[in-house]
This record gives sequence, C-alpha cells and structure tokens, in this order.
Amino acid sequence: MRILHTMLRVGDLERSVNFYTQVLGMRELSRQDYPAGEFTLVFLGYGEKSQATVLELTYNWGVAEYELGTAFGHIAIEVPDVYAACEKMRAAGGTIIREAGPMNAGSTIIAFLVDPDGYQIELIGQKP
Ligand SMILES: C[C@@H](O)C(=O)SC[C@H](NC(=O)CC[C@H](N)C(=O)O)C(=O)NCC(=O)O
Ligand code: NI
Repeated sequence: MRILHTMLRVGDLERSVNFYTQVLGMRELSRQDYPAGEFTLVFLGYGEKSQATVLELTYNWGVAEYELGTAFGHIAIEVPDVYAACEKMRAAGGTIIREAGPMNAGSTIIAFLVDPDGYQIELIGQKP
C-alpha cells in the first residue's frame, strides 16, 4: 500500500494551479471535468501518480470559498535548502507565514507558506 494523494477543495482552480506550479514547482498531471457532479479535479505533483504521492485539487463549480476550521495541519514538501526555497518562492509570489529556521521543539529546519485558500504548506530540509 502507499499514500496516493491528499485532496484539497479550492475556490478558484486557476489561482490554485498557478500557485502550485509557479510557486511550488509542481507539474499539472491531469485534469477532468465531472459535469454530472458539477466539479473539476486537477492532479499535481513532482512525479507521476504511479510513482509519487500527489495533490488532488477539487473545484466545486460556483463554490468560491470554504471554512478551513482549526483541525487541518499542513502538507509537507521536502526541499534541499529551506532558506533558499523560501527566497525563491517569495520571489515567485508565495506568502511565507513562518520564516525558515529550527522548528519549535526540535532542530529540524522548517518554514511555512500559505496557499491561496489558506491551507498551510510546510517546507522541510532534506536530511544530509
Ligand atoms: C516535523 C514537521 O513535519 C512538523 O510538522 S513539526 C512542526 C511543529 N508542530 C507542532 O508544533 C505540533 C503541535 C502544535 N500545537 C499544533 O497542533 O500544530 C510546528 O508547527 N512548529 C511551529 C514552529 O514555528 O516551529
Ligand atoms: Ni509537518
């Protein structure tokens, strides 16, 4: 078994696709409209679905926003250098909400961005 994807409901599909491709460097893997359900699914990631865990964005037609609540945490992405990744993503228009540095209760270098719908994305440094 393996984790296939994480699904996020988004209020503006192209706004989110632009964020995950232009800021986070993902590739759009597939897109499918479901007229009977009035929704569209877009899969994005850093590798093919057959090999990598990917992101599934769900756009329910006409639904522009959601209440995120307090329970959802984040999606974590491994990067070679958290400090450099923050600068590159900030330059690409990303919003860093927690600058790079050791995590609160340990030594792992992390940073957090927020996506266009308010979902948090954690950046974690590759282990040497
Ligand atoms: C290891 C890495 O993947 C983490 O996500 S740890 C990040 C750390 N998590 C917590 O503190 C969890 C407990 C917290 N009360 C909660 O419910 O979120 C974190 O968020 N650190 C913040 C920081 O600025 O270091
Ligand atoms: Ni985490």
